[in-house]
Amino acid sequence: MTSSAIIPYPIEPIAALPSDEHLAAAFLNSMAEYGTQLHARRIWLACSGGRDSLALAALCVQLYRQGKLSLLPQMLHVDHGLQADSQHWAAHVAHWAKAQQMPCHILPAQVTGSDEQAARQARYDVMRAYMNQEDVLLLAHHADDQAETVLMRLIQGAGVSGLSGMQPWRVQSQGAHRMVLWRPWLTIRRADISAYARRLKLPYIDDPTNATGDNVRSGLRRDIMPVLAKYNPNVIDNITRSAQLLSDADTTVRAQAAQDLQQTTIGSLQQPPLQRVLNVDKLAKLPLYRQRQLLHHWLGQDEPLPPAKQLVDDVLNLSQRSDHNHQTELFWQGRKHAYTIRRYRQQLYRLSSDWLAWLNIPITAQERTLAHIVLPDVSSVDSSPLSINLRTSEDVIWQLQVAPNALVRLLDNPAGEVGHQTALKIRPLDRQQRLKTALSTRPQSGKKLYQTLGIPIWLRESLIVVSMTFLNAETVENEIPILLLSPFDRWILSTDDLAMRTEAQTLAVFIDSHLCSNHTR
Ligand SMILES: Nc1ncnc2c1ncn2[C@@H]1O[C@H](COP(=O)(O)OP(=O)(O)OP(=O)(O)O)[C@@H](O)[C@H]1O
Repeated sequence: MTSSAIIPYPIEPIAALPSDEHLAAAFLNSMAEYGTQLHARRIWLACSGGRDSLALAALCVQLYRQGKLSLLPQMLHVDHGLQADSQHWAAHVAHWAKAQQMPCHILPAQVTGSDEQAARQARYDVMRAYMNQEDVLLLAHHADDQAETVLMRLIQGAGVSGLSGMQPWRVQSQGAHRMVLWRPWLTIRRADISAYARRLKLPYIDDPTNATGDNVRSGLRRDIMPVLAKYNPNVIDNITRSAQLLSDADTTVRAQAAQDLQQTTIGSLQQPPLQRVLNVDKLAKLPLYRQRQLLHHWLGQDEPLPPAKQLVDDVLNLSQRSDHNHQTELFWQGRKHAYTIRRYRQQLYRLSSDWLAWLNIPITAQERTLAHIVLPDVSSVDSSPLSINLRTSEDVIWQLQVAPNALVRLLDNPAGEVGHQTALKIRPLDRQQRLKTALSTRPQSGKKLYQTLGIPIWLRESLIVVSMTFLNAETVENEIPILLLSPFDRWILSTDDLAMRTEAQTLAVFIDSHLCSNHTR
């Protein structure tokens, strides 16, 4: 087995040596391009100790000493602990940084799994955790890396976004924590970096698996690139240029899809990713290629990786069906969540599995006197709303809120008395129960209401009837339904009791329900 070795140059300060104009220009141009975003942000440099990232660190030291960089980035080296010598490499990097008077932090990482992807993931996690929110991380990726990335994605069948390769400036978030990846050298050839490293006699760590490893990337580097170069010696620069062109195209496509999404989405785009809904009629009006792009983006919202093309095609088919079969379910296991895609009437739903599990939690009937929202002093500014939990899980709470003052405005009674007399009854809608919405002329059974109100099958156990009831009633009808609620909608109900109709409808206005979710976006 081959192992890494340090190129045997002594560790010496490099600040006074001549820098490389080409490499410096690429760095400074990129710095100018992202100048606004870089303003007042702390910059770190990810250094493996390998040739490329050590060369980038060296260039930063030189530009800083020349006064072209106002602050010297701090170096971060992650010790994956995967190789016997890794501590030795970490010490070497720290030693080199010290000789350049460059701050350096060695971060140990726990890698679960043995592949390159697991190491990369652990590396980013540990660096992100060490950095502050919105800090910038400099990476030494270059044009040859970019060409390999694009080729790798091409043979995996990527779309415009994947084929645009690595981005020079990319916000990366994990939960609420965000950092920016900055790659100023994406147009620089590996050979130029090597020449610079040789000129400076940089004692970098040479990892032979970069060239001989048996993963796809090193295979492409070793076997394919030289063959392609025979057909066109500029292959690396050309692939890099294609990636840039595709990156612009990707931005255009995304902007179009975002606009289409805004116009076809039902409900808020801002809500947590529990349920996302599309209007099928509006979708169908778009040209087919925009429908596909839109579905690609709609499905992939809240996820780091896009859905497979097959799924997009299947969802498109589902949207085009003209029968009344509402049973079809499509599944997608995203990176963060699993989803079910369903259609009900002219709407497409993307339902997260957590959401579907939540919808299965039974709702228990309850009764609450309104006393405490009118007592002790209803006019006091800090009377808080009465909150009633309707359905609760670890992630999602559905809550009913009755605004203060509700009753006082309603009934011409002293506040305290009203509160003691009046209660809210909350129950799941019974299929046989007959209710009249404010808009309909006749009462309808619960079963019929599903149809009239267009409630999809999976939401039917989540309909709640809120009634007003009088605890000491003698003459009036003792339970007046005032509101029908689903997690996303509310319908004011109407009563035949003329005396109570206005009061009931006014009380309904003061009652609202909402979902609180700590589901990560
Ligand atoms: N152990 C590490 N600690 C800190 N940063 C790293 C580490 N490994 C890689 N990086 C950063 O990620 C970039 C890309 O990683 P990649 O594995 O392609 O590079 P490498 O071949 O290991 O090293 P180099 O790019 O330094 O020659 C590096 O240029 C470097 O900026």
